[in-house]
Amino acid sequence: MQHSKESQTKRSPRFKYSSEQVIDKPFNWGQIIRLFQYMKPYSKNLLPKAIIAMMVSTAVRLVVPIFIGVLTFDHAIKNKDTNLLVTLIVAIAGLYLLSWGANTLRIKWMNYLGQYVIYDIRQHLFKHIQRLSHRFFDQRSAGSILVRIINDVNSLQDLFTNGVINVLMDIILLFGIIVIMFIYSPELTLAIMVILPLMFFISTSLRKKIRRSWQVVRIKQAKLNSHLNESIQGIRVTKSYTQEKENMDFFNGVNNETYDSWKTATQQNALFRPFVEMSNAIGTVILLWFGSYLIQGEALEIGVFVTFAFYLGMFWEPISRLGQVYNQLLVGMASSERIFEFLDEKPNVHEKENAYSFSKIKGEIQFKDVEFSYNADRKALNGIDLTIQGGQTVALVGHTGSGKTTIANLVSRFYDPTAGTVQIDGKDLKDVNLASLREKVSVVLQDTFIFSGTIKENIRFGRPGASDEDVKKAAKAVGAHAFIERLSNGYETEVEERGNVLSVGERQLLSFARALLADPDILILDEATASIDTESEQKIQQALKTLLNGRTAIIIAHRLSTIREADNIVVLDHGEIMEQGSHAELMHAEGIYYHLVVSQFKMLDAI
Ligand SMILES: Nc1ncnc2c1ncn2[C@@H]1O[C@H](COP(=O)(O)OP(=O)(O)OP(=O)(O)O)[C@@H](O)[C@H]1O
Repeated sequence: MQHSKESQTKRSPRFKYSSEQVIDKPFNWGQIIRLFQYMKPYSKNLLPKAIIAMMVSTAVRLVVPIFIGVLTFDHAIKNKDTNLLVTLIVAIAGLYLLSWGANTLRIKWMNYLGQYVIYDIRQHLFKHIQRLSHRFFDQRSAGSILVRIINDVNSLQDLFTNGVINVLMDIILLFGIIVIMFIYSPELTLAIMVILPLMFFISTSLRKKIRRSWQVVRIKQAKLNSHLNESIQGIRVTKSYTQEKENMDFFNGVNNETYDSWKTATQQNALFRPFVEMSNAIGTVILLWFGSYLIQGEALEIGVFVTFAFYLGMFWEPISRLGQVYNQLLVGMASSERIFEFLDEKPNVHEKENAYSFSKIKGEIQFKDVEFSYNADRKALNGIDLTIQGGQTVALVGHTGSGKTTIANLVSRFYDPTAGTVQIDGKDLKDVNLASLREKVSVVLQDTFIFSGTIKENIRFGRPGASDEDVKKAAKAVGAHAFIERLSNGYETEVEERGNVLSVGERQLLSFARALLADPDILILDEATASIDTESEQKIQQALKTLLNGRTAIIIAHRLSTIREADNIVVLDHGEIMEQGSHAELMHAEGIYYHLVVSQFKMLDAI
């Protein structure tokens, strides 16, 4: 292992991950109760079964020392009662068997319960995250979301598989041992217990240290995961800027930090076992010394002494485990806090209870005095009044950052306007059922997302029930069929996540086919033709005519040649509409559009 301290100090300022602090908060019962609600579905079956199995095995563990010590020594052996001795030996063997069976079942049922609960939490979290609005994803990296769904949920596993039932078992065991010991010999019990407060104090502080160390380990692992995720996603950019060494140095640093934190935690953990053994040894010394003194004075039977020796062996185990469960609870609290933070996040785009469902629409879009801000300090749109008739093709034009994509985002209701209303067919989108809206509106983005699967499945994403024939028809209509046929397996060719084996233009053609298959009433093409060469673009223009036919379309294009035929061209600047009209009208007006067109022609001439 390369363990260079230097690499840790020479850290690039480029990589910054939200520093998740070691949480040292007071115990939060509310949160624990909320977490335990996830066990509710199993409270009628698995949980009671596991509790009964635990009770049986605990009861057996508690009575066996009495059978061995008091009954065998003080009754059978002392009275030379062979029959009783044989009966006792058989009974003890039976009890051990019963305890083994009950324990096996307890572990099995608790493991099931733990796995089911983790499954449910992960399912709930993913379902919720899918419902959240764009704004949530704007503010967080994919890596940080992954860490919560994977690491934080995993760290609850121990709590649910071991923690819950073990607490009950250990409390019963401890309480039972103390009561039974007290009944048989209060003075010997008190003598053994004399070191208990000190041991408890040392064990608690040691546990606290250990818990903090494991928290640090988890934080370092989360950081490692985030960095890995970012590194792999950005590997092409890293390579093209030859940043591999810097990236490696940072990775080395995070990896070393993870290793160091793990080393510290395991070293501290290793202190705990000897501590438990030492407590046991001190207890045994007291038992031997004070017990033999009591036996000599005939104040204690030898069988009770043997029983005590057994109990002493069992005594420190639950204490040490209880400390462990307390730690698991604290870890669970820290993780659940992060999980609940996501679960409590409300979608910024709300759906009303009796929201209106679109069935057939004309596709008339209206912006009425719309304002929108992504952040409080800056308006992305300001005073937008715009009417797009059903079936019209409208082009949005303007400098980069002028608000074109934002208009498209509001039509799909990925965000709500800060002021004013956006309507489709006269219905305020805030009153409309989101699924019915998004069935009517398709968006084709420049950065097309291709999912892992076949080409056919990727096109079918637009309409999952579509037949193979329909898929082919859509691909042919947008001119994607030819390149698909050239692929090794045609429509069945597997493409990996993000479709890296396809060119940008090919990915766009796929997304066109996807949109055509979805057959939306409103189609938004965001920079959709920007990455296609001129020859393909002509084909696409042709395909677009079919694609746009009979629908309302909003086209966002930097290449002005692609939008000449639009019914209306809307020119935006700094989030405001500066002018609008047909190509001819705007050229005649010699305003912003005219200058944009002229400058593009000049650029082309220069080439
Ligand atoms: N998710 C976001 N969070 C915060 N600000 C954003 C976000 N998306 C866009 N913006 C800002 O809003 C403004 C309008 O952006 P928009 O994407 O609508 O521009 P655009 O005209 O489509 O630009 P381009 O032609 O470069 O795609 C820009 O100033 C941009 O920085």
